[in-house]
Amino acid sequence: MQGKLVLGNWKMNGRLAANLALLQAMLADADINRAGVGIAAPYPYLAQLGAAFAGSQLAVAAQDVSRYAADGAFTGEVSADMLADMGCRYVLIGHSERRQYFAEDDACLRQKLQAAVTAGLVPVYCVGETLQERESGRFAEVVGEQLQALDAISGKEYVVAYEPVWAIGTGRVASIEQIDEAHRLILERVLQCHGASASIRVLYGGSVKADNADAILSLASVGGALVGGASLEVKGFGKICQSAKKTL
Ligand SMILES: O=C(CO)COP(=O)(O)O
Repeated sequence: MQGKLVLGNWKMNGRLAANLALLQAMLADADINRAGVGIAAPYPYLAQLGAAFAGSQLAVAAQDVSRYAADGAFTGEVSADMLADMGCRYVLIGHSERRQYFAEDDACLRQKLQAAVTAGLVPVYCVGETLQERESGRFAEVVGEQLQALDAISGKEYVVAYEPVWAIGTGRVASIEQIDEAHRLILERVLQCHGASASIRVLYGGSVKADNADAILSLASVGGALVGGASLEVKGFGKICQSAKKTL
């Protein structure tokens, strides 16, 4: 069985000097510096990550990608080919912050998924319901609809991240039962869509911290973690990576 994957999502944080100190500390930590761990950094810092991680097994990830695949007149956009050229292995697609603040819809996310796979990147497709959707009992329907965009790619390696919107940056983590239920549902839908041949992991994201990582990552339905705030400091991130390592 493939090991669990831990991806840090720095979101819109970081500066060259602070990144350097953090990356050096990560490289010096044996729980972090190994295969199955990566960092999704803002575009301007991808080259810095690539240089820092050269010769290590740590993966470089981007937080977004253009829906437009071909080079051309798309001012401000960054293509999937460019990310591959920069040494990225993973790219986050459809993070709830992108859906919410940048109105990314199903059609846009399908294009991004296609562009990523065509460029040889592994998409990390993010899904998750809002608090209102959960409280009105629409969780399975909403997540099921979001997963339909995966029809755009076929039989390739990809990652799904289940991030309930109400658990992101709030300190309010979903219960172990809620996480397991959601992950089983996603795995079932993915299997229906792409069959057993697909190599899929479902990561959990939303207030993953040093003190809850063991419980979350020990679930068989959880293929890893997508970590926001806790990936900005080495101690907590190291502990989360250690929890993932225990499951190897
Ligand atoms: O959005 C997230 C990762 O993509 C989760 O963020 P937090 O871990 O800060 O809740």
